[in-house]
Amino acid sequence: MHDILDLDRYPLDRPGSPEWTALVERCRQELAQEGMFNLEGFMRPEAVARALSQIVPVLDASAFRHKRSHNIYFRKEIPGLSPDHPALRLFETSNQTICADQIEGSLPVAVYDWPAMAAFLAATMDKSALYPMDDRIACANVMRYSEGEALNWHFDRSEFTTTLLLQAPTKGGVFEYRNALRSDDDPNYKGVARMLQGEDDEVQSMLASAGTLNVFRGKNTAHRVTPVEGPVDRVIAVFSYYEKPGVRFSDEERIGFYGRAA
Ligand SMILES: O=C(O)CCC(=O)C(=O)O
Ligand SMILES: [Fe+2]
Repeated sequence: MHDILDLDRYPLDRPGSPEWTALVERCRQELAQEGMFNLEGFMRPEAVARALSQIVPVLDASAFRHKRSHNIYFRKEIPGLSPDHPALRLFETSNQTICADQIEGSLPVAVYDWPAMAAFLAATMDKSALYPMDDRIACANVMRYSEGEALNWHFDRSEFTTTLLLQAPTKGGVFEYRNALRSDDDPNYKGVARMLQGEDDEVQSMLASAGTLNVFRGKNTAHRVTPVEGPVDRVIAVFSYYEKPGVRFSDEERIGFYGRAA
């Protein structure tokens, strides 16, 4: 892992050491204050280049090109909301996705499966443990956004989402987010509708560099990626961990997100 990740700067391999504890503490504070944290240069530049050389050919040959119209919930209906409620406004999304089962043995998948990764993330989130999914389609994905492609406003299924940026575009492809727009107890449909109408001044944006690990509270933080402009694609690995072992998506969710159930 030393060749892949900058473990001198981010000592994930030394759980419980003073350096590890200090890093966890910093991440905890940022999560509490900002709803996210970033570890810049987490994957070494040579490893990022190697990861891209493993992954881009698979994206070219067999990515699921995902073009669709969806609401912020990625669900057809929400009990209690009429279909024309402004919180259910539809947006267009288009990007390309491959799944862990198509890139087994690649560097991002090795990072996802590394037990020290889940242990570190659990500590930053004050959880006793986090587990990889028991679903080699949904557990780790790589998404590519080419010119004009985007991922529109949504909430995630998992409480936290972890991403590793492999290639940053020269223009566009900005990650925008609205921290804590809803909570587990309050869906805040009015606030959701207001934000979707562009009337929420707490929307923030983040531009990361390749190799950056980002963790954010995606379940209740609305977020999107704006359309990429220009010839350089945005390429990002997305990791999902859960508090319980054995989590799998339903066939319907897998078909919705990845175009196949198995
Ligand atoms: O591409 C990104 O930065 C975000 C990805 C994301 O939000 C997701 O996969 O749910
Ligand atoms: Fe997301």
